[in-house]
Amino acid sequence: MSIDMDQLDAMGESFAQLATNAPQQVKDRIAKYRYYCGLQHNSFFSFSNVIIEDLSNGCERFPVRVINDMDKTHLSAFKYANRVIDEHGLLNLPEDELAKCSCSSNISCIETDSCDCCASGNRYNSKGYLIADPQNEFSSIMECTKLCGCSMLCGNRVAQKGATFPIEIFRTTAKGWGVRSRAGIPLGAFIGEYTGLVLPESLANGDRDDSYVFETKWLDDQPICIDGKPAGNFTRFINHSCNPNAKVFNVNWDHKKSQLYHVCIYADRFIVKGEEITINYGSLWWKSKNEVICKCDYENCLYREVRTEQTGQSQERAEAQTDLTEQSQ
Ligand SMILES: C[S@@+](CC[C@H](N)C(=O)[O-])C[C@H]1O[C@@H](n2cnc3c(N)ncnc32)[C@H](O)[C@@H]1O
Repeated sequence: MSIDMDQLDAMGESFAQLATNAPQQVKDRIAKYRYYCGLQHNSFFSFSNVIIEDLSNGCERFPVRVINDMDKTHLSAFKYANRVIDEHGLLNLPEDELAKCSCSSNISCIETDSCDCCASGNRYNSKGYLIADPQNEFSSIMECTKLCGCSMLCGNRVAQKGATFPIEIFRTTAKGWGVRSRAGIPLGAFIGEYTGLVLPESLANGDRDDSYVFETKWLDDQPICIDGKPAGNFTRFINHSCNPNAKVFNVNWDHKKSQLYHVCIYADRFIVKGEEITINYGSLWWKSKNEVICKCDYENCLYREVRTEQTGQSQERAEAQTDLTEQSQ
C-alpha cells in the first residue's frame, strides 16, 4: 500500500487545528494520551509549538520548555531565579539562631526518632516524599541545616536541593500561562520553591502589581513577601484551582525556627504526566481580586461568579471551605 504523504500531512494539520480549538478538558485528555503514547513535540499530529527550549537557561536540572498552542502571545520578561533574592537584607540572620540537630553524619535523620529537626514539623519518608501531619498548624517543615551533624545525604534535606521533577510552561485557554508536569509526580513529592524578590509587606502592597506576591509566614515578626513578578522560577506560573493537586508548605533550612520564608510546593495527590499543576491561592487572594473570575473548570468552583458583594451563596461556600482548609492544615 502506498502512503500519500500530502494527505497524511493534511490529516495531521486538521487534527492539530481541531485539537487547538477543543475545550481545555479535551485538550488535557489528549495531552495525557499523547504522553502515555510517548509522542514527542513537533512529531506527526503533535500540536505543540515550543517557543522557548529552556526558560531557566540551565539553572534547573531539566529544561523548562515553554509551549504555546493557543495564540501568538509571548512571555513577558522577568529574571529567572531558582533561589529567592534578598536585596533588602531581610534574611541576614545570625548563625547561632539557626536550628540544628545533633544526629551523626552516618545516619539519615528521618530514620531516627531523636532528630530535633524532624520532630518539629511534617516529615519526609525514605523516598523524600512528604508525610503531612494534619496537626501541624503552620504547614511547616524543618529540614536539616548547615549546622546539623548529619551529611548532605540525609533524607531530611529535600527542598533545599531544588526541583527534580520535569515540568513545562504552557499557554492555557483562559488563565494565561500555566505549569504542567512532564512526568508522573507522586503524592508528597517536592515540586518547587516559589522564588522571587524578598520584600517587607509594606513594599509588596501599595501600587505594586501583587498578582505574583506570596506572603510568607513569620511567627514572631512582621510578615515578608516573595514577589515573583520581576524575578522567579517556573512556580510563578502555577495557577489556582478550587480542586488543586498541589499544596504549599513553609520550609526552613537556613533561618531561625520562627521565620518560615521558603514557600515550597508539594504534590497533594498523584499528578499524572501532562496534567496541569495547580494550588489553592486561598480566600484572601480571591477577596482582594474581585475582578478575577476563576476559570478552574471544577464543578464546585468557588469563585466563578462576579464577586461584587462579599455576601451571597458563593461567598458563604468559599468561607466555609476556607475554614475547613485552615482547620485541616
Ligand atoms: C501567579 S500568576 C499565575 C500565572 C499566570 N497565569 C500567568 O500567565 O503569568 C496569577 C494570575 O494567573 C491568573 N490565574 C491563576 N489562576 C486562575 C484561575 N483559576 N482562573 C483565572 N485566572 C487565574 C490570574 O490572572 C492571576 O492574577
